[in-house]
Amino acid sequence: MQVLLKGVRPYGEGDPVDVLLGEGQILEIGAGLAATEGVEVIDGAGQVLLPGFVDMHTHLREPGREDTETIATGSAAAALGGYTAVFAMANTDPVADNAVVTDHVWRRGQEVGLVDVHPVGAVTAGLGGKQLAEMGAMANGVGAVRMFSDDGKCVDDPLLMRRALEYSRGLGVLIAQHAEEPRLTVGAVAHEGPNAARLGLAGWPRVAEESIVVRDALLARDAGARVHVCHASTAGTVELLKWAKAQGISITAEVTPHHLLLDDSRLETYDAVNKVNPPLREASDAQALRAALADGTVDCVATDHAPHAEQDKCCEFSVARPGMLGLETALSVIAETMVGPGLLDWRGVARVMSERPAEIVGLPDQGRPIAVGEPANLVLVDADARWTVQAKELASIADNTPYAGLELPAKVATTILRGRVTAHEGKVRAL
Ligand SMILES: NC(=O)N[C@@H](CC(=O)O)C(=O)O
Ligand SMILES: [Zn+2]
Ligand SMILES: [Zn+2]
Repeated sequence: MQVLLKGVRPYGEGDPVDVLLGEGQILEIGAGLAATEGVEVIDGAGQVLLPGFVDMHTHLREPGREDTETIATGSAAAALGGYTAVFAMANTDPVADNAVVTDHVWRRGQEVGLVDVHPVGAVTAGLGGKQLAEMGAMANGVGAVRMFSDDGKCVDDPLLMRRALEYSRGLGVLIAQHAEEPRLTVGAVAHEGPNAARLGLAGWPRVAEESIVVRDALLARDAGARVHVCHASTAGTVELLKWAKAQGISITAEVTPHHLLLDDSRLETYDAVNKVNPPLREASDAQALRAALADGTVDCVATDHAPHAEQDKCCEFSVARPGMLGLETALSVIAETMVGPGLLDWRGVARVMSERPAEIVGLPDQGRPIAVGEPANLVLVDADARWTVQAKELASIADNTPYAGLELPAKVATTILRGRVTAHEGKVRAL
């Protein structure tokens, strides 16, 4: 079936145009295109047309914790958030450290059909940090794993990380590191600083992240490999990325919406909805991360969407699980932190939420230009909308959004995967 988008503005630039989609592609772009019979017309008057978003970092809790999120519910959240591809992290139960699990994740995602769910493979067996997982078998499976990460845990053994990087180079895949030196974060639950000290919370110092970022940059240099930094959270990490990139080291990094918007002043209430790894830092870190995302030092936005059950969140701060929802609010938080203040225009949003992540991870059909003949993986954004986040209205099973009750700008109106509408006006369209 063909779809005709009426009156949309690609990248928020120029005069409105009509865009005709069919056979999974962009067929025509022009003014006053007429709808023939059987064509679904979507009124996009005043809306911004962007390439569909790509999330390099999401946690769908299947297999293992389907009480908090499944591939189906997480896919719905992704489609409603404007995503056409997501990378599902390996810290499931069982761990995605073999092709049986990674192939299942890919197949299940395709069955649901709302977003391409690419499996991330574990770097080490069982996330144990002791021996490498069967990266080759996962890369060559149906799931075609192209990114490996022990996310949730750091590959802290430098020899193992070195081997993983060397191996990744041969396979042409990406290693993404959760940068946390575990010896520096024993018992840590909050950013180490005046707020945590006053509240009596054990501190997670910036150096725990930064020491691994610089170590991995040097290991990647020596291995001639690429390394990707998950959820960069400190101003110091930004400085190290600048330094490493200036040396020609193949390092890339992502930042989460929550590290751009929130800071550790939120911990005051002891509400564990604000507990996350790495922890919310200081306002000065958030400012440095915004500037780094604007100038390209930090390459892209990734949600680190991390659903958790109520009983794992509504408890003592020190024992609550870290992580927060992100898929359905990411675009709005980027509009609030980056577009509103003039740090990024909509073309810049396309770069950090779609083009760069697709490039980094090597997805040939995502993050493409909006042009005739290109794949129709697209999102329409109502840039002038304002909405108030309600946890219960989100598609995720879990409710752990830190933005509940917060009014945010910009809303995803329509998401399109290979020419098929997957989400429209707040509702998903199942296959
Ligand atoms: N970000 C988090 O606080 N939690 C993630 C793991 C991770 O991303 O490190 C999770 O799986 O819940
Ligand atoms: Zn992590
Ligand atoms: Zn994560």
